[in-house]
Order: sequence, then C-alpha cells, then structure tokens
Amino acid sequence: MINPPPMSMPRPPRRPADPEAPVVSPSLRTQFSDLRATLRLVWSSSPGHTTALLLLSLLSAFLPAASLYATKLLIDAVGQATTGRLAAAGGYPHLVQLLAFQVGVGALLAVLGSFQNTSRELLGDRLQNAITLRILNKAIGLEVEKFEDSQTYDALQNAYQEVGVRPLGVLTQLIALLQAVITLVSIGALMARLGPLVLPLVLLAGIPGVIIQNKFGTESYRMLRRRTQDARVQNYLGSVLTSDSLVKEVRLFHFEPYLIGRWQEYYLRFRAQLVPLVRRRNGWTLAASLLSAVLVGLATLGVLARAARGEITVGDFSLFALGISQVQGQFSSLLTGVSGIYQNLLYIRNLFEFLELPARDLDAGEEWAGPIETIEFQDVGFRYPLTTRDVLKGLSFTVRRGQALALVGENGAGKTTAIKLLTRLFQPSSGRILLNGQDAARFSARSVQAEMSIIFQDFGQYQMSARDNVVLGHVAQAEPEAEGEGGAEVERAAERSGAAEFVEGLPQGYDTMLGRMFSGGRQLSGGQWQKVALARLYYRKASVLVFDEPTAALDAAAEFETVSRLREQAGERITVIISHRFSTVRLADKIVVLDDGRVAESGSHAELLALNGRYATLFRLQASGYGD
Ligand SMILES: Nc1ncnc2c1ncn2[C@@H]1O[C@H](COP(=O)(O)OP(=O)(O)OP(=O)(O)O)[C@@H](O)[C@H]1O
Repeated sequence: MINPPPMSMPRPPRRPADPEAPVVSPSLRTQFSDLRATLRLVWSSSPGHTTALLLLSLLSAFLPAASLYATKLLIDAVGQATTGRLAAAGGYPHLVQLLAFQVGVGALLAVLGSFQNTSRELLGDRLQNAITLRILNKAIGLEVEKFEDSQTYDALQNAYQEVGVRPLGVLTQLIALLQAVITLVSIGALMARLGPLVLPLVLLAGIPGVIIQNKFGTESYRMLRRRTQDARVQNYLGSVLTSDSLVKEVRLFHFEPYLIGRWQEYYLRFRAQLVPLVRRRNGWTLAASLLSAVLVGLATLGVLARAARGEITVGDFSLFALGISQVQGQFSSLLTGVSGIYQNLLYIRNLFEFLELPARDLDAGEEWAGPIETIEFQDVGFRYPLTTRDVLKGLSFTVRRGQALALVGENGAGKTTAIKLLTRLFQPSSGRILLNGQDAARFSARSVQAEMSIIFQDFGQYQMSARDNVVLGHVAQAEPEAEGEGGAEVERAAERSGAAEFVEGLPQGYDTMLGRMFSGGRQLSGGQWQKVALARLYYRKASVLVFDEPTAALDAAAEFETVSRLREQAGERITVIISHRFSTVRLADKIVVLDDGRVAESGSHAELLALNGRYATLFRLQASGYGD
C-alpha cells in the first residue's frame, strides 16, 4: 500500500462534503461489473503471474485430502502392526511407502505454497504500480476546480489509500474460494464414511462465525467511510501543528492547545462509535464460538457411537479428528471468501468512483498555433461551480502585443479569477474571451496554455534542484540540458529574473537542491524563491506573460525593480500584471480597475489620475503613506 498524498503542507479545507450523506451500498449489478473490472485490472497488470497463481492454487487444493488419507492409512497400518498383525498391514516396507507418500504430499504442498507466494507478491507489486499510475494519470486530467471540491478530494484520498491491496485481495479470495470448494468436496468424500450427519454438523458449526464476521466487516466499512471527512479535518489540524511553514505563527499565537483540543474532539467522536462496535462484535463472536463448539461436540458423539459399535477404524477416527479443523477452515474460508470479496469490492468502488470521474480533455478543440497578439475580454461573467454568486459580471477589456495591462482592485474584486479564465483553467460562464479575434473556447486548453507563462501569488516552491525549478517552466524544451549540454537557457532566464546572483553562489550552483524537505537542500528566502519562480516564467517560450502578484515577499523597491525588468524583457509580448502597489501598476500601459467583478475605470496611469476617480483616490492614499 502506498502512502496517501503528503499532508505536510497544510492546505485550506475545501467546501465540506455532506457528513450526513448516507453511505450507499452499490447494487449487485454494480458489484458484478466491479468484480469483472477488478479481474481485468489484475489480469492486464500481469497475465503470467495471474495464470501461475491460479494454476498453483488449484493444484494444491487437492493435497489436504490426500495428506489426510495418507495419515489415516498410516495410522491404521501402525495400529495393525502394534497389535502383532504386521503381515496384514503389508509388512514394514509398506509402512515406509505410506510414510513416503505422506511426506511427499507435505513436501509438494510446501513447494507449491512457496511458488504461490512468489507469484502473489510479484503480481501485487505489478498491480500496485499499474493502479497508482492510473490514479496519477486520472488526477492530472481532472479539472482544477475538482481539486477544490471536497468530495473529489475524498475520492482521490480513498482511492490512493486503497490502491493495490484490495484488487489483489479480490483475486486471492476468489482463488481461495475455488480452492476451498475443491478441498471441501474431496475431504467431504472421505468423511462420508463416518456417518451422514457428521459432515453437515461440522459445516454448520462454521456458519455462525462467518455471519458475525461478515456483519461487522460491513459495519466497520460504513463507519470508516462516514469518517473520511472528519479524518481529513483531523489530519489537517495535525498538519498545522507539525508544519514547518506555520510553526512560527503557531508558537506566537499559541493556539496549539486549541488545535489539539479540536483534534482530540474528532478522535473522541470516532471512539464513541468504535467502542460499541468492538463490544458488540466481540460479544457476538463469543456466542458464535460457543454454538460451534456445541455442534462439533454433537458430531463427535455420533462418531464415537460408531467407534463403540466397531464400525470404524482408529485411522477413520483420526480422519475425523484431523478433518474437523480442515473442513471448518475451508468452509469458513469459503464463506469469508464471499463476504471478503463483497467487502473488498466496496472499497474498490472508491477506486472506480475516482477513475470514473469525468475528466476534461485538455487537447479537445482546435490546435492554437503562433503567438497571441491580442486578448479581448467581451462581457465575461463567471460563477464558481457550486456557488451562487457571480464573481465576474460583464468584464470587458483589450490588450495588445507589446502592451502591459495591470489589473487593480480590492481583495476579492476578481483579478485572479480573470487570470484563471484567461489561462483556460476555468471557462467563462457567459461572454467570450477572444485571442487574435477568435473565440478562445474553440481551441484546446493545452495549446492555448502553451503560449502563456505565469507566476501566481502562491507559486510553486519545488523541492528539486535550482535547475529543475526553472526547467519545469518548459520541460519539452529542456532535453539537451538534462543531458548536461550546457543549460545556457536556464542561466539566461535566471539572469533575467535576478536569481542568477544567488544561485551561482550555492554549493552546487544550479544543481543545488532547494528547500528543506530533502537532505542537502538549501532553503531560500521568500524573495529568492520568487526570483527562481520568475526565472521559470522567463524560461518558457510564450507570447503572454502573467504576473499575479507573487511579490508579497519583496519590498516595494524590489518589486518595482522586478516589474521594470519584466517590462524591459517582455518586448513584443503581452504582459498582464496584478499588483496592489501603485508604484508597480503605474508601469503598465493600460490599467483596468476592477470593482466587484466589473470594470470601474480603465486607462493609462496619467489618464486615470486626470479622471480623478477611484484609481486617483487609491493612488494618492498609498502615495501619502510614503510621503512622510
Ligand atoms: N475556488 C473558488 N471557489 C469559490 N469562490 C472563489 C474561489 N476562488 C475565489 N473565489 C471567490 O471569488 C471572488 C474573487 O476572488 P479572486 O481571487 O479572483 O479575487 P482577487 O481580486 O484576485 O483578490 P486578491 O486581491 O485578494 O487576490 C472572491 O469573492 C473569492 O471569495
């Protein structure tokens, strides 16, 4: 089993899933189709190991009966020999032959078992790899909004946690089921000689335990499934307390006891469900064991009565005594096999639910080719999925090649949302975005994104080498450098962003690991990380550069310098800048002031000052802050 996605970086809780939503059991039809899909999955991950496992298991299913029969023959022969009837027992060589037969069966069982284990382990490994790849491939095809939806996130978590073990569990249980049927029929045939009621009584004794196991297995599953949402919140609380990035705030505000208290509340809520379940399960298990003991006792009475009448041999009795545990073991693995398959299929549904989520085909649509020379928002409206408020309301503006556009507005005005639409992470709910005069919706998201390079407010700080942090901006272009043929492009991008100054001073230069997660990693300051991210932006060959206020870590002078440099470097490209600092904003050719999802004003810095409206007021307010 592989670990769930790392939780070390605390993330904001998503929209909560409905915790009261019932946990619905899938229909029998769904279960059968899941069973078929699971077997296909297992088979396709390794046909060779699956076949080997199946054949070896079926072969070894006949051996327990053979071993029991050999023991019975041996005991009967020894009985005759010890009462002076060695000749009737076939002589000493016959005893040795029987022993050799018995030992041979045992040895064969061990050999087959060993090969079986090898096949199972190797198959499990292949299967885990195949499923993990499917989950990861699915995750990368999901819309960005899906990651913000708690139900999808839970589905991803559940799928990730159950990966590997469950599908293999279904196969092994199915094989165990076939094996149990074969072994039961063969041992049952041997036991028939002990009386008609012996086998039914012994079989009956196995039923109560299985019923109890099944009932409580399903209850446990339901309890855990209901708990997913709580477990995620609890996990998040724990990750806040153990996060390196939050430790300073946690200590200074001293909210540890509060968070631990909340964490414990979730635990106690879970415990309140667990305690009665454990008590009831163990009570019922005890009752089932007592009932089984009574039934086995009755069967034994019957056999003893036959023995008293001289109708069976000592070997037959040994067949009964040794056979009881075999029959019960096989019978219960038959019944638990059925319930185990059922339960595993319930968990596997999580995996399939995730794999069945609709994915957006990022390549659907016409292929965009060539630079983007104009961007025009035409009356664009947008509402986030599952919300009731329009975040953008009829947004219109145009920007052309060589120009820098600044989006300005108070927190929550919709600036980042506009960028998410421009970069095709989301689709407008109304209106159109035109690229070079053509509706962007016609073109595949991926081909349009290829023309854009962006640095977000919460840009990535990848725990990789400085070089990788830059190259991630355009991996396809990076091949020769990956093979060590220079990296001139990486260095040029780093020089343009200002990252070269400190990266070159690191112990292994561009090959130094950044961040604290791995040994030898160098942690950078916020401003240095930002410059590395900016180098990533420059490294990408794109005709639109988007700069979504990643400058929180920079002082006003550094931000001014960074954006001035961005303006110089941009050349004939389109630059879109989001910033709260007017010293930066004034560098733009065109400024669009957003207010509650609408354009309040737009124009150049000078025009907007002359207008003496909202922009001018905010500008003077900020300027007066620096004045004294
Ligand atoms: N994923 C989301 N789901 C639902 N609502 C969202 C989501 N992201 C943002 N919003 C809402 O959309 C509105 C606009 O947010 P946006 O991030 O675009 O504002 P912004 O102008 O970039 O703000 P800031 O200056 O604080 O970065 C806000 O009211 C915000 O609460």
